[in-house]
This record gives sequence, C-alpha cells and structure tokens, in this order.
Amino acid sequence: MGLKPTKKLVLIGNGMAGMRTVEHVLKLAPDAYEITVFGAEPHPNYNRIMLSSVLAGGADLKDIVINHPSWYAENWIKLHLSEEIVKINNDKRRVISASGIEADYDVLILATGSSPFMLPIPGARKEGVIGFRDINDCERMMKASRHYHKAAVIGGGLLGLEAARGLLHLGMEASVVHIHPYLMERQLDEPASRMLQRELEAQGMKFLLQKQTAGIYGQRRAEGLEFADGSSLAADLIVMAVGIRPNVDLAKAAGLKVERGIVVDDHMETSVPGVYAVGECAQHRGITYGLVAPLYEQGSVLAKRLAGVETPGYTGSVTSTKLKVSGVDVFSAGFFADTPGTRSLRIQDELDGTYRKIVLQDDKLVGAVLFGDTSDGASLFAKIKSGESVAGKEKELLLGYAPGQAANASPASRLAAMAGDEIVCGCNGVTKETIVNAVKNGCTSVGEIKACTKASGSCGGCKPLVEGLLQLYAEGSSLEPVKEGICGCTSLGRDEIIASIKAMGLKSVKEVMNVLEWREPEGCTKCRPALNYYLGMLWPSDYTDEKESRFANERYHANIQKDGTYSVVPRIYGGVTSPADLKRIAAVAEKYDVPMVKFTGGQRIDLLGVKKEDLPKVWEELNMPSGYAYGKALRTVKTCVGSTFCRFGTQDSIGMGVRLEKAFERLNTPGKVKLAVSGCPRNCAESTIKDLGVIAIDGGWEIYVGGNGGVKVRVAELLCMVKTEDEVVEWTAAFLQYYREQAGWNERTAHWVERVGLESIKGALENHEERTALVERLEQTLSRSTDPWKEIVQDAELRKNFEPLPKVEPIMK
Ligand SMILES: Cc1cc2nc3c(=O)[nH]c(=O)nc-3n(C[C@H](O)[C@H](O)[C@H](O)COP(=O)(O)OP(=O)(O)OC[C@H]3O[C@@H](n4cnc5c(N)ncnc54)[C@H](O)[C@@H]3O)c2cc1C
Ligand SMILES: NC(=O)c1ccc[n+]([C@@H]2O[C@H](COP(=O)([O-])OP(=O)(O)OC[C@H]3O[C@@H](n4cnc5c(N)ncnc54)[C@H](O)[C@@H]3O)[C@@H](O)[C@H]2O)c1
Ligand code: SF4
Ligand code: FES
Repeated sequence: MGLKPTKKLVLIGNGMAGMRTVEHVLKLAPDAYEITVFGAEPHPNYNRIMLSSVLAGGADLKDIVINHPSWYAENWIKLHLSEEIVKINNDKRRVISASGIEADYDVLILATGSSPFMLPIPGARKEGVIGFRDINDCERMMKASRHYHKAAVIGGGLLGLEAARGLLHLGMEASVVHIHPYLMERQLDEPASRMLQRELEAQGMKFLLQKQTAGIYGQRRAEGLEFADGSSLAADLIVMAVGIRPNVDLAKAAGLKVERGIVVDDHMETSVPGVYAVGECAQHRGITYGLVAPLYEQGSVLAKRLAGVETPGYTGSVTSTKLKVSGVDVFSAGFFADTPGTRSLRIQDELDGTYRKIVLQDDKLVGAVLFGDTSDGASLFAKIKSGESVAGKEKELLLGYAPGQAANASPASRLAAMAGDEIVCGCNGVTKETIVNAVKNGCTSVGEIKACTKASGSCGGCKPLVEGLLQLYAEGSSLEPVKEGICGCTSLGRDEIIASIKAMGLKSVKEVMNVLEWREPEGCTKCRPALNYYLGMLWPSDYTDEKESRFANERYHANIQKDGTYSVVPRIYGGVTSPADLKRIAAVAEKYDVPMVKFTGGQRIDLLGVKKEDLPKVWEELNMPSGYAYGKALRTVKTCVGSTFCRFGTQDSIGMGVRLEKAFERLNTPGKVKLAVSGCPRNCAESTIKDLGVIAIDGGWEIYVGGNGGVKVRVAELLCMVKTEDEVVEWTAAFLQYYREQAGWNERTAHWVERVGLESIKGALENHEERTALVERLEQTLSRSTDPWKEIVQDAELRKNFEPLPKVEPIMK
C-alpha cells in the first residue's frame, strides 16, 4: 500500500456482491479508501452458491471461502465478523453495530442481501423449520439428517430442488411441495419441467404438486405439513424455499428510499448521496435480482464509480440460470414463455432425454430453454444478450449446429468456433478471449485460470468449458484438445474409459466414477447411461443392468409423451400381424381408454396416451413382447411383401425380416438400430436409409450399412453381397456386435460409419475368424436377455414403480 487513503469506505454485508465490489475497487484504486467491512455472519466471505454443493456432498465448507481472513489483513481491510449493523446515522455519516462498534464513512455501501421468505403459516416457528440461505442453515440440515429421516421442501424452484437433492444425499427422504402444477415455472416451460421432474424422481425425489401448505403440525418440533385441501404429509425437517425478500429494514430506518429493494440509480447510488447499494438488496429500474451475474455487473459499475473511472452505468441484466443438481442438465435464459408477439421453436427427443426451445421476437433471440444437453447455453445466452438479428439462423440455433455441420460436432470444434467475446463464465461475465489470453499468458490449470480471471469460481457450471479452452489453447496442444471427456464430469474419452474398465475389472457405474475420479460424484445424464452401456457390453455374463442409469423411457419400458402419458408399442415381427393379435390390441385399447391407436413408420401399432399406472396391466393383457420403441436397441425390421406376393420379388423379404428381428430383438446397442429388408432392388422397404438394410438380388442379397432417414439423411453404403439367408444373419450379427464394441454410446451407425470409414469395418468383418468371434460374443449377450415386460408383470416389487406418486393421507382432526 502506498499513500495513506484519505476517504473512508464502509461496507455493510460481507457477502458475494459487496465483497466483489470491494475487490474491484482495490484493483482500480488500491490507495483510494480505508475500508471497513461489517458482516453479520461469523464467517469470512464465502461462496453462497456452493452451499448447494456442500449439502449434496460435492464440496466442503472449507472449500467455499472466497476471501480468507488473511486476505482482508493483506489488503488493510478492517473486518468485523458477527457484527450486525443496526443503525445508520446519515447526518454524522456513521454506522453502529449491535455490539456498539461505530465506524465513520465518506462512502457507504449497503450489500445486505436477502432473507428467505418464511410462509406466515401456523407452526412456521417450530423447531425443524428452516430456510436455506447460509452456512448455519446448511449445518442444521446436516445435523437433522443424523437424527431424522423425512424431509419436506416447500417450493419447487431452483433453491428448493437443490436443497432436496442435498437432503437425499444426506440419506433423507425428500418430498418437494410445490404450489404450481409444474416445477421451476419461473425458469422452464411445461415440457422441460416434466422431463426434469422425471429425472429427479429417478434420483429418488418425491413431488406433491399444486399443494398449498396451510400449516405445520407437531409438538415443539415440526412433525408434518397440513395442506389447504385437508391432506397432510409427515416430515420432521421442513425447508422453506419459496423465494427471498431483500434485507431493507436498516435502509428504511435510515430514511433511504425503499420499495421492494433499496432504490438505486444507474450508478447504484441510493436516494442519499454517497450511500450506495449493490446485490440482492438493491432495486434498479424496478428490478431486484437473485443471481450473482447481475449483482457482479452492478458491483463492477459501482467500483468504477468509486474509483473515478468513467462508466455509462448499469442498465439492467438479462439473466440465465442453470440448476446445480448433478445428473440433470437444465438451462434457461431470457424470456422463455410463449407470449403474444413471440415465436417459439422447440425440439424434444424423448429417447435422448433432451429438449431445446428458442423464443424469437422481431428476428431476435429473446429466450431459450435447454434440457439434457446444455452445452449450447453460453452461446445462446450470448445471442440473447447481443440482441443481434438471427433471421435465417433459426434452424441452426434450434438444432445447435450450423447447416452442413455434423449434428454432434465435437466439443473441441464447438469451443474453437466460439466467438472471442462470447461469455464462457456467466456468473463472472468472463469471455472466451479473456480465458484464452490467461492460458496464453501462462495459466496451466483451471485453478490458475480461476485465480486470474474468476472464471469457474462461483457456481462451477462453466468448469468443463474452461477446461476445454485450456486444453485447446495450451501451448503445444494441437487445435483438437489432447483429451476430450465423454461429458463435463471427466476428461477421459470413451476409449480410455473402456480400456480402464477392462484393465481394472471395474464392474459398476459407481466404481468407474470413483476409481476414475469423476468430478461429479453422481455423474450426469450423459455419462451414467454411457457407462451402464459400456459395462453391459464389456461384461455380458455378469453385469447387472443399472436401471437408475437409464433414461426414464427405458426404465419404464415405454415412451413418455408430452402430456406425461406413455406410448406402448408391442413387437410386430417384420410388420406382419395376425387377426388374433389385432383383436387383443383392440380390446386393450378399448379397456384402458387409449386415446389414439396409430401405425408407426416402422410397420407397428402404437397405443398412445396410456397412463403410467395402467402400463403393467396393458402389457399383461397384450401378452406380446416389448417392441423396444423407447430404447437404444434394435427397433424395427421393415419389410416389403417380397416374393411371397409381389411379382417383382426375387427373395422372401418378409421371411428374412422376421428372422432378423427374432434373432436380434432385445439387443442393446450404442444408438437405436433400424433394419429393413426389400425383396428386389426396387427397394420398397427403404433399406438404403436404415442402419442396416438388406436388398434381394438375383441369387443373393446385398447388405448396406450406416443409413439414416432422420434429421440428416444419409444413404447407406454397401458392406457386402452374400448368397444365403444364413450368411445375411451372420454378417448382420457381426456388424451389430462390431458396432456395439467400437462406437461411442449414443453414436448412431450413420455417424460411426462416417467417422471410422466403411473400409475399416469391412476390413474387420471380412476376416472369417474375427466375424465368427464377433457373432459368438453377440450370442453370449443375447443369451442373457429377457423380455422386460414379462419380468415386470410377474414381479410385484417392479410393479410398484408404476404406482401413482406418494399418497397424501387425509389428516384426522
Ligand atoms: C443455496 C443457494 C444456492 C445458490 N445458487 C446460485 C447459483 O447457482 N447461481 C446464482 O447466480 N445464484 C445462486 N444463489 C443466489 C446467490 O447466492 C445470491 O444471489 C448472492 O449470494 C447475493 O449476494 P449478496 O451479496 O447480495 O447477498 P449475500 O451473499 O446474502 O450477502 C449479504 C450478507 O450481508 C449480511 N448482512 C445482512 N444485513 C447485515 C447487517 N445489517 N449488518 C451486517 N451484515 C449484514 C448477511 O449476513 C450476508 O452475509 C444461491 C443462493 C443460495 C442460498
Ligand atoms: N442454480 C441457481 O441459479 C440457484 C440456486 C439456488 C438459489 N438460487 C436463487 O436463490 C433465490 C431463492 O431461490 P428460490 O427457489 O427460493 O426462489 P424462487 O422465487 O426462484 O422460487 C420459489 C418457488 O417457490 C414456489 N412457491 C411459492 N410459494 C409457494 C408455496 N406456498 N408453496 C409451495 N411452493 C411455493 C414458487 O412457485 C417458485 O417456483 C432465487 O433468487 C434464486 O434465483 C439460484
Ligand atoms: S422391393 Fe421389390 S419385391 Fe419388395 S415390394 Fe418392392 S417391388 Fe416388390
Ligand atoms: S458460470 Fe458459474 S462459475 Fe462460471
């Protein structure tokens, strides 16, 4: 420190926004102020955001401190902990703490944050009823979990869901009571919200929707909740997460203009000159914010103002949020609702568990919702913030790739294509360019980049991107990163993971994550199903499929529809049915009020709109095998009528198709697999746009592979020509097993064939010995497969999974 400062700066509130402002001031004008900080909490400034991770086991309390006491001392800051300021004397320009400490100021910053809103209902003050705001709350929940088992969280917003996830981690039963019909209604539309709910249910969370809490019952300690509809829920820990209220009492008493928050102008100055407010307690242009990114923007503007650096002022923020629950990727930004004057585009892939919605207004992107894969969140948010015209680029934004570019372009090429001014770390407003410069200036780890730029220092959501940039731009690395993880939880790629599983004999998803040091202990929606698949593929004889690592569709063995009902597709081999099967399907459809019965593109019958609780009965009464219309597995074998009826047919395509479908049904594959068999080169079964298509020719068959008729049409390539039906089956088996062993999870054959090249596949399969070995390994896998519907129908425990959500008992008064 150089000259003795002449002005006194007092900060009330040792939290995230206030201390970020002080840090900025120290950078811009290190000698300008003598700084005193008052904090009501007994801790130095810590990362409040990470409390969710602490509760969920992803961090330790000691890991979340942002500024250690030594940092304050090094920067000549006088720090008063456990000292609440109870009075501001504007005339004397002095503040007074609860214990009587007085401090004079020339500049005063109020950064008092918010408090959880506690519902004013009978029983709200009972023991065991808490908010979730600070370290103390976190410790109370941890302590309660050691003695009690049933927790209820009131509020299905960001905080409530993160709290519930943490409580599950602590071994408690966690029920979320939400007043709206669907969760996170402030951030998500209904389809995304329903997908989220299903994922969280799979993690063990329970939900009571459209429930208004009327009171909390119990003696001294809470024992449960009573609802307005007369029902109740037992709970011995109740966490209220129904929103926050800015802490404004102190400012109000001091005569500052206060509405919902402390009213400030564009330079964060309150109605009293020299007195400023930042963070959640401040109200700017009518808005109070509850996320760090806008609060940090405010802090940066205020610091400039205090350091005498010219600034146009703060003009307000567009916000984006990400739910920090491991295993669930949800992103929401801007105006996501469908309102008059806006146009929404969306795609939902129930199979991959992904949802994308973009909202446009006057050719600009104004909002976005992503579920399942949030890797494009940063770039969509950048477009929303820039306000640039996106006319003509709507499809690119919706699909997440430029026309002509591969749909699943590698994360590395996406990072490389990112513009320099695109924000990578939303919490701290750090651009790609800033991170790349830090790397070029010698930062060699994410920790160093954090220390240098703040990126990844708050919610941690951008860590995978920061790590990706580090790998991409570190000296000596090629344009492709050295290592590209299968998801943000690891930097290990598919091949490394498979090699480690084999070498170390790892036998469960959890074991792989532990031994290979996953960053997220629970993994995510990308890696859990991938590991489950790899383990099943590598250990066909003794691996037990982990249902909880599969998408909801695969767990329930039915496709979930937009409205929460399911579709049921029984197997119809080769598209050939019988009057008896048709009668049974019709009877079930009538009995269970199935609203729609539809023929699918794969020549089957789809019963749409089946209620979850009816699924076991529907399967039982259909008494037909599962068609696997929901899984990454063999789907359909489409056939034309072939030589049996068609005058052009040279071979029995129906017989061949039925044989293939019976041979490979229930086979799990990296991506869904569709087959087709055509009876002559007229190709009526569209064999050339299937993963594997067979076409009859004079005296034999042609086998084509790697075709796709979906978003990006790809024509299949000729793998081989064979003479007999047995050879068709053998080559198909060998190709499917080679695909199972070589492709990445979720990689369709079209992409895989394009990536590795047809010649390499031909090379492997042409060798008779290798082909035979592949067929044997495939048969070993198939020998253990059983029909999932039959299993569920016969198992009372499994049937319970389909029962309606927790029964709420009526309360006896
Ligand atoms: C569990 C949890 C998870 C969150 N996750 C995210 C997230 O992922 N992303 C995100 O953007 N935001 C998240 N938030 C919100 C984010 O933490 C807040 O927006 C941010 O901390 C607000 O900063 P602040 O400085 O305004 O208030 P705070 O950080 O609350 O700081 C205010 C401080 O002032 C003190 N204080 C109040 N009155 C006085 C007084 N009179 N005298 C002295 N001291 C006083 C308080 O004790 C407190 O320490 C989360 C919040 C919680 C609780
Ligand atoms: N990942 C993140 O970004 C993150 C995480 C945690 C907290 N936060 C922030 O912390 C603050 C607090 O979070 P929050 O979730 O409490 O606030 P919120 O206002 O975002 O959500 C509160 C939720 O509670 C529901 N609710 C209201 N009254 C209810 C009632 N009587 N019964 C049941 N449900 C009721 C609302 O419908 C709403 O969905 C917010 O500013 C939030 O943005 C952010
Ligand atoms: S592909 Fe050939 S055999 Fe099959 S229906 Fe068409 S014309 Fe007939
Ligand atoms: S986005 Fe939250 S720390 Fe970077």
